[in-house]
Amino acid sequence: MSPIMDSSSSDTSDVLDQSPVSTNPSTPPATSTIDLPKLARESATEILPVVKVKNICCVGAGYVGGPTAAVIAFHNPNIRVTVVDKDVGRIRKWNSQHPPIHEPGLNEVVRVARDGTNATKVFVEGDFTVEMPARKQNLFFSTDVAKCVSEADIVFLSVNTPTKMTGIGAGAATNMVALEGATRDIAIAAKPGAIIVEKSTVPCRTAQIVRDTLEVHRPGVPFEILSNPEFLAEGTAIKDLLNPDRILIGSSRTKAGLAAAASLEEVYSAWVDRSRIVTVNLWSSELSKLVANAMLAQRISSINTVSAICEKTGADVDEIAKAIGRDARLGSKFLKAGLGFGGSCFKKDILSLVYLAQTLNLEEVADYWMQVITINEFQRNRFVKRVVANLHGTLIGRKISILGYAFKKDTSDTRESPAVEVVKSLLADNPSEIAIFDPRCNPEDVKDEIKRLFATTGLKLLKPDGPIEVYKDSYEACHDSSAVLILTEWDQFRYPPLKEKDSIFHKDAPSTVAPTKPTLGRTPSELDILHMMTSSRHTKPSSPSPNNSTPSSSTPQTDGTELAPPLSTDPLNRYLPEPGCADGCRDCERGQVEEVIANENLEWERIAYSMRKPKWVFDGRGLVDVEGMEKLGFRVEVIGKAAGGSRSRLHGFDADR
Ligand SMILES: NC(=O)c1ccc[n+]([C@@H]2O[C@H](COP(=O)([O-])OP(=O)(O)OC[C@H]3O[C@@H](n4cnc5c(N)ncnc54)[C@H](O)[C@@H]3O)[C@@H](O)[C@H]2O)c1
Ligand SMILES: O=c1ccn([C@@H]2O[C@H](COP(=O)(O)OP(=O)(O)O[C@H]3O[C@H](CO)[C@@H](O)[C@H](O)[C@H]3O)[C@@H](O)[C@H]2O)c(=O)[nH]1
Repeated sequence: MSPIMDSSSSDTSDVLDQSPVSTNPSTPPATSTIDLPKLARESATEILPVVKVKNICCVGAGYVGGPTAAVIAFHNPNIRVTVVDKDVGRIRKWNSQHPPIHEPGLNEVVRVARDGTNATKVFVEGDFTVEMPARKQNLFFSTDVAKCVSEADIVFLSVNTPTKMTGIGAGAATNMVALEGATRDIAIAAKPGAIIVEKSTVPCRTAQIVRDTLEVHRPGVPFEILSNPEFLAEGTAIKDLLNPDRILIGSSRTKAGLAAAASLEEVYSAWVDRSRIVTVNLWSSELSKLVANAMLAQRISSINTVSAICEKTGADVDEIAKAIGRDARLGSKFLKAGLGFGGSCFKKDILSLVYLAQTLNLEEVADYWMQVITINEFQRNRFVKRVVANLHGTLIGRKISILGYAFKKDTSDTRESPAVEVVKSLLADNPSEIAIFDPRCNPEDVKDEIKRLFATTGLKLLKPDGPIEVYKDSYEACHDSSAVLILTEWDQFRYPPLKEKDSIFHKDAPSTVAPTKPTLGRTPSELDILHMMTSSRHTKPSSPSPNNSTPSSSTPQTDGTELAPPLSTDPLNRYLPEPGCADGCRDCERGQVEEVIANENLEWERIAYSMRKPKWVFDGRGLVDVEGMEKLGFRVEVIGKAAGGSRSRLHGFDADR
């Protein structure tokens, strides 16, 4: 029986007050000062038993659907989780050795849940032998949308909701085509009583559209709709999903709505403490997501306005961020000045908020939020102007190198990347070459994207016809260059370099659920095991791994040196074999040596050696120490620091004025 399919499931009388949630879009839902989370749990469990969810289907196998489903499956071994997508290529990748997106920790989580594991015994140094049971696979990827939806107790809607580009509301409103299409497919296939969860970011009151669509296709069939927006950030998706600040669940305030919310809460409570699960009404939940993104982006624009002041006064934006971030009311996060925010979310979600305000005739509110985007564009333009001004106003005959093409570190996502806009602006000044390197973006994918982005212009921009070349080697990209531009905050580009990063499955931050057993007890949690697997310092495998695919010996390099062998990916011999890849898989072609190179810190000394004088570095992400770099022979300009590097401090010279 599905979670709300008992005798009272069709009872929609309001358990909190006598005013049911309005179905009229122009009437706001009733507000309440009642402790909704508490009541939701109590009422739901009193009136409708929360039936154990056995089958979840996630529609949309993208940056959100894939990782979210993987973590739900990882922590709920008894729930069958299937991610469906109509994009055959994407599903094929999820079923291969290379998930279609790069996220630290994703492969480990996917391998455990998608492939299942061996039972293993391991000796933990200084402790004892831990026995780890085998587990069956419970994460699946499929293109059979109708079949997988029809079997699910809970269906997540995790499809794309970009900005509408034509027609009424173009450039601001949300394009609902994918969401509507997926909702229609779900409406036709879902079993009666299924819970439909909006995971996608949607305009406020979208649940009403979902409800109407269900009613059109399946009149009279009971379905409950929840809003459960996702707050993960790319590059830290797995860390964020494993340790969420909060899980937000919006539901209608009926018995059935509250029971559905409680069913979803059960799924999350496998690893998230219930105190972190916030339940609100549907419209608050939908709107909270837009507001959270708008306010995060607003902080970035705020600090970026300060960076412009710093460059002209000699104040240092990082010092200011440090100083103000100590104020507990302000907090230290999202105060890193840079090239401005990119990515598929911030701009489109602010635009969605702006559009909402406009449609509500709140022009001042719309203008206020629009300014966050205006400042973002101002910041990017300022940076390019600074580059061109320092190169005496012309790029003709010069090679300009770009380090970082992804919109932020630790992801290969290039959607709305600041780098794309910078490249467009640089092109206008006719450099002889724009050389692009990103440690995680496959050069062929970047080239494909550039072709697509400029397709309408008819211009051939890629070498040999045009000035753009994409490199898989950072040193080649910077060779003979007049200026290196750091556009993505990859740690690999820092100077001085960072020390080693911690495992994201670190045992000190294993889960938000209070541990009921010792962290390394005889029945360790899945997270304990992943921590052990990813930190070989703590573990010693009981026997050599038959399935370990990483090379065990060092790799000879063309310059005669040897790369150290990569750390074993399966020190506990737990993984089962991965599925094979299709012929011509680009990621296989990239190979393991390139994987090692992608993780290596840049040797700035080597770059200095091969650049053209005066060896300009324009740091758009505040990653390098100016004086240290100057000692290597570079001339450095950093966002938010006085123009002219340490020269300005010595001579009062300001190149930007
Ligand atoms: N990317 C993020 O970091 C992030 C974080 C939080 C929330 N969100 C929100 O989550 C949603 C999804 O974002 P994303 O980045 O994962 O998008 P995405 O484009 O990476 O993935 C969406 C997937 O949905 C598939 N799809 C579309 N219509 C379909 C249908 N009818 N049936 C089956 N599959 C269909 C597409 O083929 C695509 O693979 C958006 O609303 C976004 O705003 C994104
Ligand atoms: O102090 C900062 C922090 C971020 N950025 C930039 O801002 C952009 C967005 O970064 P981030 O928010 O970390 O990544 P997203 O994946 O876009 O995540 C945002 O958008 C998601 C999609 O809605 C939300 O789920 C997340 O909570 C929200 O952080 C990137 O270009 C960053 O380089 C800065 O310039 N300075």
